Amino acid sequence: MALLSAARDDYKEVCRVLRENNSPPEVADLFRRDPDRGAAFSVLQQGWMLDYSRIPLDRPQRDLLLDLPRRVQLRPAVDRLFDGAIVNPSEAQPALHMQLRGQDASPERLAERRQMLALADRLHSGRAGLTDLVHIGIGGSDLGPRLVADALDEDDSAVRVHWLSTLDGRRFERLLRQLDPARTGVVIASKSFSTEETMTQAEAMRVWMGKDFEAGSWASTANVDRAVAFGIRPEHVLPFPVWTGGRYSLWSSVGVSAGAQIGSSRFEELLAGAAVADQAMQRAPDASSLAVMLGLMIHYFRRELALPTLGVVAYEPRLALLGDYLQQLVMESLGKGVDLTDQPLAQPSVPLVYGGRGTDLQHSIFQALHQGTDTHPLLLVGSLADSHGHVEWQQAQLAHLLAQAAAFARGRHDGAPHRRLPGNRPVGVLLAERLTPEALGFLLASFEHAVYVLSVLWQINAYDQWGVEEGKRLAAGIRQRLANDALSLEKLAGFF
Ligand SMILES: O=P(O)(O)OC[C@H]1O[C@](O)(CO)[C@@H](O)[C@@H]1O
Repeated sequence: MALLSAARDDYKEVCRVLRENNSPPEVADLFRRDPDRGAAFSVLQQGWMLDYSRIPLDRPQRDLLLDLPRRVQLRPAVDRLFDGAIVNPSEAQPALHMQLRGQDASPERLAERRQMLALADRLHSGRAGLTDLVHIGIGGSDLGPRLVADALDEDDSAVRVHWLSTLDGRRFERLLRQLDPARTGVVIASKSFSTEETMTQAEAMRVWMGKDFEAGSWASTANVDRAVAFGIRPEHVLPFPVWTGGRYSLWSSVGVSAGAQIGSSRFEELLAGAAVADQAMQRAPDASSLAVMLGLMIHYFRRELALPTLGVVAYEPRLALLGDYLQQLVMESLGKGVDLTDQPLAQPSVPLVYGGRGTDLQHSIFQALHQGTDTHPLLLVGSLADSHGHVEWQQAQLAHLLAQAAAFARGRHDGAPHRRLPGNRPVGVLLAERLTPEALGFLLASFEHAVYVLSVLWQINAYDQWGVEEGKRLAAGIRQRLANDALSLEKLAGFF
């Protein structure tokens, strides 16, 4: 412990030096002075490249940043994570979601995986006899599987998969009008099997499906008893362990609807890619790793440059939902105000993460990002290969990505003031050779590990979410009060 706190004092000193050095250098100057900057300020791993050369960071600062994993003793912290130590002290839980994708998992985990993949295969191939599958889930029980289904869909599934998360009566009714209960399946994905939005829609589906509900419904959950009590056949319950955090549950049976969309073999490739990221993290938790570099980059944006946002901009259209997925993963995990010993944080924690499709955002928010008075760092994500025969469209996407990266970093310094761009706006560029299932699995697991790296740097619990729980508790009480009262706008003014 003494060793750890000595290391932490040393780490704090490095952070202080980084910050104090920090009237950030001009990226354009750095490129002029250092022709090898692109190669030196990038990391390549498993078909991905993270290029952080357009971030205002000179070589001495970069060397300090890259040394942080050693200074905070990241390696023993990673060992503790993989060994199943309690990394979520407020709920006395380990975080072993890596076991959900590893080949060396326990027989119980492998049996759960086989059950899930077998169902995904029956649905995808049409052997289940269904035309439609409705996935009901929210937060981690929605964002990961929906991203994977969207990214890896090859239009070859026998079922159309529909995703229901927020309570939206109009959307729900519209969907039901297109469906035949005898040919529709429903997956109720909820770790707790008690989330209001999910259970309300599950109940409505149960009523609508009537006699077909029993044969056509499945539950992905860590709460088997509740699922059975709800009316799911015990053999239709796809269980997963309680130590699986909601936002880390894509790899569990929560992924079954994504599997139904993309097929079990692609889903297995996704898991295999994620397992490669786990092995890489265990082998070398240092700056040679994509995960660690992503963590260090976010740390630099947030703590050293004191920038409160992070935009995740997809120039690979298959990754349109990456920003939404990362919003939960990063913000629910790192959105904390106290450290592991319950002391208030002296430095800021999580950035506000948002995202969307690159060229759509170019026509909406990019004006403000280029010329507005605040600086907002970005991560631009693309890929080199096209999988749908529109080679030129893919090249156009890449050209836009590189043009935006140049404009943000270089700026424009001639012409009238209203034509000028200040530049020096920090941009990371993340490129895949090709977005295969393995590459996506590797990327998502790497982001999970990046979040862990940040939690070690910032000494916070990345696996609880008490703020969200408080909102749920209050909403339950308020709902009761609203139900007893006739609603009017006047009565709701100042409701406290
Ligand atoms: O899977 P459940 O239990 O329905 O929870 C849904 C989501 O709610 C949260 O607990 C809070 O948003 C997430 O962590 C989780 O992914």
